[in-house]
Amino acid sequence: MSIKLALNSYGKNAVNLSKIIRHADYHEFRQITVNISLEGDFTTAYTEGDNTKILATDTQKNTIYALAKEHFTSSIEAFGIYLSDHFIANNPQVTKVTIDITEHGYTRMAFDGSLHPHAYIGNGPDKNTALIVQDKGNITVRSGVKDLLILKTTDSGFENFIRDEFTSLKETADRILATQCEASWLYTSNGQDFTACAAAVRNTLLKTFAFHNSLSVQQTLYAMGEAVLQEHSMIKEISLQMPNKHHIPFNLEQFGLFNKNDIFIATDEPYGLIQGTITR
Ligand SMILES: O=c1[nH]c(=O)c2[nH]c(=O)[nH]c2[nH]1
Repeated sequence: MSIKLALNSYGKNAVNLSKIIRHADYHEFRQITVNISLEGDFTTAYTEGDNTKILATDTQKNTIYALAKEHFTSSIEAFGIYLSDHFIANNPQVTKVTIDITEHGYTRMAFDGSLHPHAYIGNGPDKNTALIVQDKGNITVRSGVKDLLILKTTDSGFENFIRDEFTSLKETADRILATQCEASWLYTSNGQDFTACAAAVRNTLLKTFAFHNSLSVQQTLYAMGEAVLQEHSMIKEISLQMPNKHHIPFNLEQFGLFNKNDIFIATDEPYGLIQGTITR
């Protein structure tokens, strides 16, 4: 029996970088986390300890900071593409680069209708993401959003599901629907205004969630993906992950009180996880 190395990759995770762009009358602030991973001709590094083709992960990290000085000026997607081009162009032993960027958004504070020149407030839990994969001359860009915490207090039910000997869940036509949505989408081409596109997709996701009369998380997930494909012709496919953040009616009868569907126990675990990809 011969034993050999199969799939392998290496790189640096959690490269946390922030940047100030100083304009004459205000400062721009950006903060990102970059994960980089390389694949290629690295077998002997694993099997023989031969590091001659290894671009140290420390060097990868340094390269990200150094290139950010001149080249992180617009979208996280554009910076990711620049980084992946750099690693491919300078390392013939590398056949595939994956750059995964999460932006921690900040917005300038506003007082009396005017923006403060250099004070920012964090945007909240949701973050924009970009995943760039460059492989044999092919580059794919996925933009996304994660930790989008959304909730509605009605217009959601869950009925007509299987009842077997282990079913205890009650049917409901009126429940809280809450999720921490993660979405990522693929473009038909890479010449987009990525930042504007991400903002527009986020808005479509929120609007569809809010106005949808939900029979299940599954149905709402599909409706959200379908609306993104209908409203944004530059997107060819979207994947959504929607954990069901359960709010379960609390038993008040034990205290002689009636729960008018208004007191719940919010549970973190276990949670339902609903996932789907919607494509053209
Ligand atoms: O929208 C839902 N989908 C399910 O598949 C499911 N399962 C469950 O227990 N509650 C829910 N809710």
